[in-house]
Amino acid sequence: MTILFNKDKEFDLIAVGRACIDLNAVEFNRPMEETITFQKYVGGSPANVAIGSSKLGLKAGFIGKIPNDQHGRFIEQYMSNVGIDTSNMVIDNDGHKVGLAFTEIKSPEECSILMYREQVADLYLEPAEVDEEYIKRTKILLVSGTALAQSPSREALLKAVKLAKKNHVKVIFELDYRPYTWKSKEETAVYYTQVAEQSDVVIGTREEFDMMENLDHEGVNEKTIKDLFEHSPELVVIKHGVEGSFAYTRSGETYRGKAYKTKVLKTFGAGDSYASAFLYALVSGKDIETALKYGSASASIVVSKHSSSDAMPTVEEIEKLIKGNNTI
Ligand SMILES: Nc1ncnc2c1ncn2[C@@H]1O[C@H](COP(=O)(O)OP(=O)(O)O)[C@@H](O)[C@H]1O
Ligand SMILES: O=C(O)C[C@@H](O)[C@H](O)C(=O)COP(=O)(O)O
Repeated sequence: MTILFNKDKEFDLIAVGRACIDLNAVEFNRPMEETITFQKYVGGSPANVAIGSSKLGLKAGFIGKIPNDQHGRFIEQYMSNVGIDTSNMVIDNDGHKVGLAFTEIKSPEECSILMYREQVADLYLEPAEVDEEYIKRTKILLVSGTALAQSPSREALLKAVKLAKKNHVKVIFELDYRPYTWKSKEETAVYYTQVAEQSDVVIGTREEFDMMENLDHEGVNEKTIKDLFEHSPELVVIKHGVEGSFAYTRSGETYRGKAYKTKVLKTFGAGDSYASAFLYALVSGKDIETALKYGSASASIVVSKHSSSDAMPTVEEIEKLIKGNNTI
């Protein structure tokens, strides 16, 4: 089964949300307390997905707010250099800062992220800075759940979703739950549910869907999809880490994507690389089963490398891995 996109739109994907900086431990296999050197990359989940999609050949754009400083300019230049349209990236002139994600790589299985997200520019995107004329030009609007954590970015995102629906743009909601900035589980569940119910495709890990459902135990996929299919979604993707992922369609099909064996360096970056290749495949007209393979293969490549954004693979690398059929 394939998902139909509006072919008349000029952009394949416009992502909305944060474009930040990842500082990844250079001396890995040790705790952050003992890490002296960090390498800088562009980061932020929706920026990573835009970068991954652009590297795969999609025409991508970005809506988000970046600081008016060296970090903001670094992000804009990097994204522009990989082919992303940055015309709707807004410069913050109120002194807000870039979000930083320090990553700790203790072992391939034990990684953590320490985020500095106080007063970050991305959460100050105003609804007035979201332009309908831009949104109507894309097949996909990719929205990240973290942008819902605080006003005015929350309202900017809700406006973007509304405009996408009005203009027949598919809304893809990447739950992308990060504990930072959210005030309570109840608040998270309210906004996550609101946007998920309006989206065409919802992608997240089982744990993220548990946040959306405000559960204090692991939820059941069948219950999650039953609830969502009473609203707008036509496709729901639930990821289960190294155990792979499931795609459920409103018409009742279930597909399973298996993870590919690899030499894991770190676990982060899996979700963003998965989303970019999964969406690349869907928008290129491939069926859902094939799209799951693209997502899983892309994730397996990125977890074997040092960064999330710079390590995003090419179509050739992904297809070679799929051909090898070395699944877990
Ligand atoms: N250790 C691993 N080795 C190979 N592939 C992996 C590994 N961990 C995750 N993946 C792939 O990445 C996908 C997304 O990973 P997951 O951990 O569920 O998402 P997130 O990074 O958003 O938490 C999985 O469905 C799987 O295909
Ligand atoms: O999203 C962030 O702000 C941090 C990311 O840039 C970081 O690379 C990361 O956590 C990737 O996460 P994942 O792809 O969801 O595993």
